[in-house]
Amino acid sequence: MKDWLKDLPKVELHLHIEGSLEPELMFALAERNGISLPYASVDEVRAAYDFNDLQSFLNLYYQGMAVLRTADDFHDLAIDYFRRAQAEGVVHVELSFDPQAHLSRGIGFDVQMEGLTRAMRHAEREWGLSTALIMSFLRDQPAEDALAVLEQAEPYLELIDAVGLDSAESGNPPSKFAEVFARAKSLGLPRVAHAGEEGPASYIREALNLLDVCRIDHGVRCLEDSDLVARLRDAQIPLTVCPLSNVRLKVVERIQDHPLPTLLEAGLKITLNSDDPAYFGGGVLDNYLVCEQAFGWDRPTFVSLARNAIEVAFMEEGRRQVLLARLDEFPTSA
Ligand SMILES: Nc1ncnc2[nH]cnc12
Ligand SMILES: [Zn+2]
Repeated sequence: MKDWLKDLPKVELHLHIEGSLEPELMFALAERNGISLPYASVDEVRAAYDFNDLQSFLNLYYQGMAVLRTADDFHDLAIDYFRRAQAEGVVHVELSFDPQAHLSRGIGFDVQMEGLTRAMRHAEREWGLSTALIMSFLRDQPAEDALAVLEQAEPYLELIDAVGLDSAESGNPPSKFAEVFARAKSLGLPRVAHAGEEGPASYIREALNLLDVCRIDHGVRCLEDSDLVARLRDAQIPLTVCPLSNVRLKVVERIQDHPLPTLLEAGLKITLNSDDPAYFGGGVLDNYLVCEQAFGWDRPTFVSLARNAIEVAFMEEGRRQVLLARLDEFPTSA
C-alpha cells in the first residue's frame, strides 16, 4: 500500500512554505546569513517541536523563519520542499506564505516574491510540478496591516492565485477581515481561510458568509454544528484537512480520535494535506499513510480524496483534465 500511495498522483492544497523549513536548512541559512540560533544541533531543534497547542507551535514557527533574509533563501526553502514533494508523488502544490511575518523583519515583499516565484518556475521546468501561490494574512495582526499588504501586492497580482487567513485563530474571527477580503474579491482574487482548527464552528460560518471563501483550511470543528455540516455538504465546500498537524497541535489527542471518518461519512469534500511538514512529522504521503494505518481506508477512498483535491485546486483547466485522466487510469486493484 505504501508504494501505491506514493505513486498515487497527489495534490497539496494546504502548505505553509515557511513550515517546510527543515532544521538542516535552518542551520545552513543561519550560517549563510550570520545568524545565531538558540539551538546547538539539528536534533535539539527537533526535540523542541513538542507542542501543546497552535500558539506554542506558532512561537517556534515565527522564530524559525527568521533565517530567511534574501530572495535566494526563499528560493532554496521552496526548492527544498518541492524536491521532497515530487519524490513522494505530489503533482501540484499550493503554497501559502505569510508576507507580514517577513515585512515586520524588514524583508521586502519583492524579495519574498522573487525567491518563491523563481522556485515555482524551476519546479515546473525541472519536475513538471505545477504550483499556485496563496498570500495569507495574519489574523492576529490588525486588519489595516492586511489591507496595506494587499495594496503592496497589487503589482504582483498576476503571480498570486488566492489570498488566505492564518495564524492564531482563537479571538481573531473572520469578521475582523471582512473589508480586506471584500477588497481582495474586488481585485479578482479567490479566497480561502483557516477556520474551525482551534476556533469554533461559527468561525467557519463567518468565513463563508463574510469572507466569501471557496475553501476552508482545516474546518474539523464543523462537526459541532449539524446545520453547518449540511451546508458544507450541500455546497461541497472543500475542507483542507491536515491529520498529522491536528495530532501535533493537540486538536485531537490521537490519530485514532481524528474526525476524518465522520467527515467522510457526512459526505463532505475532504482533502488531505501537510500544513507545516517540517514541524509536524511528515509531508503529504505521510498524511495519507497515517490515515491508512489509523482508519484502514481502501484504495478507492484514497483515489476519491486525491480527486477532490484536483477538482478544487487553483490550476489551469488543461492541467486539471490531464491529472483527472491520470487518476481515472490509476489501478485500484491490489
Ligand atoms: N496550522 C496553522 N494554523 C494557523 N496558522 C498557521 N500558520 C502556519 N501553520 C498554521
Ligand atoms: Zn495551516
